[in-house]
Amino acid sequence: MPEELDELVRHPKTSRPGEPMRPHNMVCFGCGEQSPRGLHLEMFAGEGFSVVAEMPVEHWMEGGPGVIHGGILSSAFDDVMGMTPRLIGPAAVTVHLQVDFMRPIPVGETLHLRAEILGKQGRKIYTEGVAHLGDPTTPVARAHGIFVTIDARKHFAEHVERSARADEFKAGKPQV
Ligand SMILES: CCCCCCCCCCCC(=O)SCCNC(=O)CCNC(=O)[C@H](O)C(C)(C)COP(=O)(O)OP(=O)(O)OC[C@H]1O[C@@H](n2cnc3c(N)ncnc32)[C@H](O)[C@@H]1OP(=O)(O)O
Repeated sequence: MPEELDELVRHPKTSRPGEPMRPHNMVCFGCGEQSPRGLHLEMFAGEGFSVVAEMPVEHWMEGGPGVIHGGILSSAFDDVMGMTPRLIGPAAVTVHLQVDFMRPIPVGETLHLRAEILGKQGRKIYTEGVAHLGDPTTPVARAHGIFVTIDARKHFAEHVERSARADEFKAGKPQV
């Protein structure tokens, strides 16, 4: 992470600590409640520049026998960490995601995820995610990600017609 960082300022309209964060997109694989096969993560603003979520580890998420698939865990981190830019305003997309898998994460447990902004420089937002199974002093995974701010309307303009919600987006409804 660079040494010279911008000041972080909470967006006046973002969720306050304890309040829910709205999905990026109702059909998002991570947080969309209308996603047919998604993680359906419900996220909440945390203290400071953080976002928290809980995810029951279900059988369909299995990778090794009885434990979560690494890609599912990475997706969960990506989405929770990807929500943190909302705390300061702009939409941002992942350009870099690094995950440390520290302990097996068994099916049947509830994964507690917390992501926070470590710093911002220009369009780059540096984030960290931590996951545990109920004891915050014993993390089972940690992630670091870089998100780059975008003009969402322009960024998705040439792809939006492929969305399951293309009609709504084309009709100019809010991009959530
Ligand atoms: C409806 C609402 C939805 C809101 C949308 C929210 C959805 C969130 C969903 C969860 C998150 C996801 O899964 S997002 C999906 C996965 N991600 C993507 O599809 C992104 C694909 N990548 C891109 O489209 C592009 O790389 C962009 C647009 C992000 C950036 O391209 P660009 O605009 O040309 O900018 P560029 O100059 O390349 O990069 C900007 C700065 O970032 C740095 N940078 C770029 N890549 C990297 C990298 N891998 N590692 C380090 N640094 C990097 C550059 O050096 C530069 O630093 P400097 O020179 O300024 O210092």
